[in-house]
Amino acid sequence: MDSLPTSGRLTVITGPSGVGKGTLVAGLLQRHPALWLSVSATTRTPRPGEIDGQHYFFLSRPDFEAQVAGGGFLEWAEFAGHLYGTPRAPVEAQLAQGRPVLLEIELEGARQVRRTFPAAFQLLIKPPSFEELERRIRGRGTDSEEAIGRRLARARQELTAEAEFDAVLVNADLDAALRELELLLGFCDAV
Ligand SMILES: Nc1ncnc2c1ncn2[C@@H]1O[C@H](COP(=O)(O)OP(=O)(O)OP(=O)(O)O)[C@@H](O)[C@H]1O
Ligand SMILES: Nc1nc2c(ncn2[C@@H]2O[C@H](COP(=O)(O)O)[C@@H](O)[C@H]2O)c(=O)[nH]1
Repeated sequence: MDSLPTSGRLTVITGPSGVGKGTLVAGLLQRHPALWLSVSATTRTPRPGEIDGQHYFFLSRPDFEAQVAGGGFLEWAEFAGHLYGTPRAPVEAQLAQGRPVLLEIELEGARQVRRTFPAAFQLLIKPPSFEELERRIRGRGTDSEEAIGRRLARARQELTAEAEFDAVLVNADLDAALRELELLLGFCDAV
């Protein structure tokens, strides 16, 4: 592994559901284990294989709302009928220790982080086409037809926000996108 160029820096990775954020981030963490990925809280139910505390903290809506009221989230938003939020304390602790932190969140949350952490690096991941995005969401096989419809409708909105971001990456070929992601995050010897 190369040396860490982004110590203590906050990076926000946003993009439509199914574009491949999670896949890219998993590849990045495998190559650069010193990066720290925030585990979000959500009110949606776990997908098969998802583990509480590892993929998400799965909360009831009242418990999530209590955390909102107590200021426990760095940001939070409603997405496709469910609530999602970034627990504040662990992110602040990791940044204070000088560790580079990744948030993988949707657009409204990214906008909130832009206000509270203006120095954060904000990256938008785009699909090569809308048709390919739909193929990926369907191919994942995790969402109902209704959920797919909601996610695609939201994707259309999110893809209009390109100008708000520090960088935009098209996830067409996975290996090429991963290399580009490394370069954007400052892993200079990634190529
Ligand atoms: N470059 C790529 N080419 C083809 N398929 C891809 C590529 N990147 C990711 N995928 C596939 O697309 C699907 C969606 O990917 P993934 O779950 O990582 O998306 P996501 O953006 O994290 O979605 P969500 O925000 O809903 O969690 C997965 O089946 C994944 O294997
Ligand atoms: N604003 C936030 N968005 C989040 C957070 N954690 C995940 N997400 C985003 O939600 C959608 C849907 O995720 P899924 O796992 O149900 O497919 C996706 O865009 C995620 O990036 C969060 O803490 N805050």
